[in-house]
Amino acid sequence: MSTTTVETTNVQTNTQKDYSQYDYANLEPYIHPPETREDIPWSELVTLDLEDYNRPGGKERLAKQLEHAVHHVGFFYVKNFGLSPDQIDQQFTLAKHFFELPISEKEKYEINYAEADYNGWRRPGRSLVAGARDNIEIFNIPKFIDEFEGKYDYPDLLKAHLGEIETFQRALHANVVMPLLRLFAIVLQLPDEDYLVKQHTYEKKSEDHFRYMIYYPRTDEEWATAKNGATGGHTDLGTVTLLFRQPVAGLQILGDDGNWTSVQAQPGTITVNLADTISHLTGGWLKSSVHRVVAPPQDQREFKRTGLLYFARPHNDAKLLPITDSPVLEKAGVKPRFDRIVTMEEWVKAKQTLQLNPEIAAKRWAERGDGKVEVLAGFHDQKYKE
Ligand SMILES: O=C(O)CCC(=O)C(=O)O
Ligand SMILES: [Fe+2]
Repeated sequence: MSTTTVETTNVQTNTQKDYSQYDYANLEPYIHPPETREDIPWSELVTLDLEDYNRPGGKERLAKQLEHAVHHVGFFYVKNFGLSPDQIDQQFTLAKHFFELPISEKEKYEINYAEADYNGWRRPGRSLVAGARDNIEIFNIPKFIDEFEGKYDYPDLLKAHLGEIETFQRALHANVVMPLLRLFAIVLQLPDEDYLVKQHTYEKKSEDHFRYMIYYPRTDEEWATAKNGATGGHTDLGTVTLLFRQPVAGLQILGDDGNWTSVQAQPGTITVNLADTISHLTGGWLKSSVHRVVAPPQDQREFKRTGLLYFARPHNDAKLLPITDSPVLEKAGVKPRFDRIVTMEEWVKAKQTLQLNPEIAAKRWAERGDGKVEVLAGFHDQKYKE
């Protein structure tokens, strides 16, 4: 691996405001950048209308619509999930203002990496990937449950809005994650529609988190050094990932045919992707989709790319074994993906360690030489090239 480092002057463009005078109630609203005019190959993804969920026969209709997407594609959109455009805009606004806080303020909330934790602030430029410093800054917010009470602190800006953040996060869990888990259960023909729901209750300890994320613009030279993001293919580690409308193109999905296509910003939708854990629980039958974020098209390169995401995960004590009473999985003859019983807690720690330390992962990949790295107990991740 190349050890060249590049200057990352673009990474932090703070205007150092005087936050003692800050009015936390009247924040200047976030404005999304305009969509690209370039003609790029977009992914064709189905959209689930969650309003249909409670109508007679709705769940069955939605499950039917999902069958192909969850087994072959791993990505789809949902709409009508019970959060207003104003509520969503407000979260983008909080993200914008959080990232504009001075570094001296944000670093008080820095992630405790030594514990393989990931809640809190992650500064940009932490890791060297493909010879270039990353351009990603993150703030991760855990579930609002007793287990985490007092463990994490927040800047005054977010403290003033924690109630809204909690409402938003709980709504995502209740209105999106729970219905999707029931739809997966229907697809899997499980006798208990709540089988997966019971492994994902909000009140029990799990590592779900809500994320504010920003990708800073890079110069063409910086993008070239970073191979335009082409080597960033990965699968997410949890159950499902929810991504709010992102007009700055860059997110790409690896199709069954080996081609990458780009995810388009559809108004009023959340993009959902299946992740590793739901794949482990189904012996790989539900597809944890490989995706990456590449350099935006030229007409969007100048914009910061602000993201709002929710990562849903099972309880820490969940055992990641294939579900036994699914006729679908039985017919497919799926096998466990680990060579011993692995819990969610172990899985999070193992995969998170690799994700937080791409240098360690790259070194392990290079040592093996077959493009794979063992994450845990005989389960391997693939390193994706161009
Ligand atoms: O920002 C995006 O479009 C996707 C980010 C992503 O893949 C991730 O954070 O795992
Ligand atoms: Fe991802």
